[in-house]
Amino acid sequence: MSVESNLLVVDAGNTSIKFTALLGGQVLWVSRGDTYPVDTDFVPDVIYFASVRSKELSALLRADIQAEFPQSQWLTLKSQDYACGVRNAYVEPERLGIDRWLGVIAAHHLVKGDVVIVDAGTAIKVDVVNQAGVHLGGYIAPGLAMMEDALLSKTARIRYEAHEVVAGQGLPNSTARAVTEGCHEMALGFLERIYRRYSTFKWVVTGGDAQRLLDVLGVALECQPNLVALGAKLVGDERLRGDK
Ligand SMILES: Nc1ncnc2c1ncn2[C@@H]1O[C@H](COP(=O)(O)OP(=O)(O)O)[C@@H](O)[C@H]1O
Ligand SMILES: CC(C)(COP(=O)(O)O)[C@@H](O)C(=O)NCCC(=O)O
Ligand SMILES: [K+]
Repeated sequence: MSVESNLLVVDAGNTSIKFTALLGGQVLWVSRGDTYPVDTDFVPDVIYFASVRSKELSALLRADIQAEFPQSQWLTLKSQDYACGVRNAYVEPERLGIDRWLGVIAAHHLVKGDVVIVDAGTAIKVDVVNQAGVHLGGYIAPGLAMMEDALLSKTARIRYEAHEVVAGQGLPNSTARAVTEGCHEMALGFLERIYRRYSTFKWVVTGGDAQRLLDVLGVALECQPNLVALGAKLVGDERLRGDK
């Protein structure tokens, strides 16, 4: 792929799909939704596809995108034991979520040191990779919406309207605040425990809930909203070079 090719990265998470258009490694635009954006005349030369959805849903999404761009070269990215200078910690490397794998690789190349990656999405993922590019492993915990949904779906009386979710002072004094702030505290407690063990590492955060969650963490961290897409470019470009 030439440096000046139009690249589309499709990052299909369990909540939303992120479509990222790149030219020469620069991000032109990002669209988050369930279908490819209609308000663009961008035609990708190459498409890198990274999906954590089921095989069936991923195949349907692939068919939709390839129908839109039949001429584009297609690469489905999978987690591997080694890529772009990074060694996967998993005993079964292919079972590591591709979003985690790409985030780890991008963070290793961006930070060039010991780094903790927090990806706050449907689930909250934390991965640790050292400056030598060795992925040490990581955690998966429920995302904020998932925690709230669990409380709503498993109880009879935890019910509240969106307008009741307000920022308050002191301990929560409503169902809405008790739930939303309780879930925040759960996630922050999880992250603070990890920070106590890895406070000397650089912290890089991404994912739809990163801003909402991490502003209050009080940790020096680097926000990288396009981390997974950047990792996809590194891995996909290496694969295409290797296929030459
Ligand atoms: N436009 C949006 N659409 C969906 N979720 C969004 C949006 N903006 C922010 N979010 C937040 O991001 C979360 C999803 O984050 P994301 O990283 O896209 O998840 P995933 O990669 O698991 O699909 C949602 O739970 C929501 O709180
Ligand atoms: C943990 C995840 C579901 C997170 O996906 P997301 O929150 O982006 O929807 C995904 O990384 C995944 O399917 N992982 C496979 C299991 C593992 O990583 O061990
Ligand atoms: K994700």
